[in-house]
Amino acid sequence: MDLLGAILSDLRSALPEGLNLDAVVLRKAPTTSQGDLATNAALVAGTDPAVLVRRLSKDFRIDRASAAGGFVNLRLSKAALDDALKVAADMGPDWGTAGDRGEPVSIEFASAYPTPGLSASHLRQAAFGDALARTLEFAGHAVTREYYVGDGGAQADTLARAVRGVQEGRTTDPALAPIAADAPDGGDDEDGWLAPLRAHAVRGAMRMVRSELEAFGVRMDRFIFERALMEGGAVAAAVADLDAAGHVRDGYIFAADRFGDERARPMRLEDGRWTYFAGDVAAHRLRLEGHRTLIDVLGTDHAAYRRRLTAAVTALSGGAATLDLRLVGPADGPPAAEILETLGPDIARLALLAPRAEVPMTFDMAGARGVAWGNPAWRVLSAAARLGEVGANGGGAPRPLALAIASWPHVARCAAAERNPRIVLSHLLDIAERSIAALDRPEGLDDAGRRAAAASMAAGLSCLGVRPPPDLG
Ligand SMILES: NC(=[NH2+])NCCC[C@H](N)C(=O)O
Repeated sequence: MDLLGAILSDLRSALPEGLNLDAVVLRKAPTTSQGDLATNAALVAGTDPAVLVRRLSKDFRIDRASAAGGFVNLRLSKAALDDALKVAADMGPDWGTAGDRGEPVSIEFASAYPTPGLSASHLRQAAFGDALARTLEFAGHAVTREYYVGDGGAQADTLARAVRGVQEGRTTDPALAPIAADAPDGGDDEDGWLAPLRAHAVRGAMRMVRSELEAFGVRMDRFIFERALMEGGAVAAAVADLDAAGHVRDGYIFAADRFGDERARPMRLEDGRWTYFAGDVAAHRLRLEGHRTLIDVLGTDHAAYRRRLTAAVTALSGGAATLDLRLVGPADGPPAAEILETLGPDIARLALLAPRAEVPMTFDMAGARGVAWGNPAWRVLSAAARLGEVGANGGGAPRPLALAIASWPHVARCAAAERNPRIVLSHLLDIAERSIAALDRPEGLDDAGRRAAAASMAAGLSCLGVRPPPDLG
């Protein structure tokens, strides 16, 4: 039951046809003094707000509509709010889910090079990617979580050489010690030892990465290995596909410039080896089997890579598929293992998701553990815990809280459509604040209101991959 979504589609249908209405929004007003909701529909459509006001005034879900400049403010009817709260309380953590009606999505995230353990930055990408995946699932999409293992190039050789150093006692590295311990010997000749040691080191490193992802609550559906694509013929097949479609020059140069990139991109080096980009072309081609919607969550250091990847997906799919690149800024902080050990996965997720995704962050371990209103993890989790306590008090949900609860299905839909899980976190902070205000009144919050708020909280936490406190329902 998406109350705001339903009102919004009525609004859209009241506007003149043939306009681009993508920018039309219906949002919860920051305070309820001017109405509960506000829309820019008349502004976007360039129509007289009075027309919308007249139409909305006839809607049984709306008590009052008024124009404010070009904006229109609305006040919901008590019956509509009560109804939404009842459904929320009944649905619990499923409040706001959509049945499966979205297209399947393939999302790649957290794809660190094989390395013994993730960095804070990759953990941040994991928090963002997995929360986005869950938010899309909540909105009805089937989601495939993908990890691209860059084991085909120089980094994997470097890893193997580092392990060799530990193996021979030339260096020490506690992170590599367990990998070196059972590494194959392979003899003295690098041509003999490099390949088997590399394979061993990649396996060992990926075991560590997997177990950290698991501890974080991330379950990948598929690991795509660059080397396997290159050596197993998938890269050659992808290049042949592009060639057959007429997008390859001189046998190995992809005409990315035809698809909005600044220049053509080589897929093969002088010495005959495939380029890093060629591996990615094959990986995206694989992901296009069964998906027309691809999302890559990459570090902001990949910004320059955007055009050529997008060009490849357009060319491979004949324009039928889209690639959405979401860039996540670096996190300066201790390794993922230390963050997870100190904070646990739930607080770590909330702390990593709090800053805007593209902005670099300094991970503040002490701040994430702090009991402070300014700590989003504490604010959300402590409010969630309080909502789990059954009280015998009798006050109904105050209007701002009722409104936040009723808006959740629409907020969840917007977060999925905008591919921004931080919208969910903002909503949870809002629910937390308004719930605490309601519970702190002398009359407290009655059980129906408490259950509806708890439902909203539990549903939002599930989108972020944060486990609810035990009693939240
Ligand atoms: N399909 C891709 N190229 N994914 C990005 C890989 C990111 C790279 N391995 C890193 O650690 O930064």
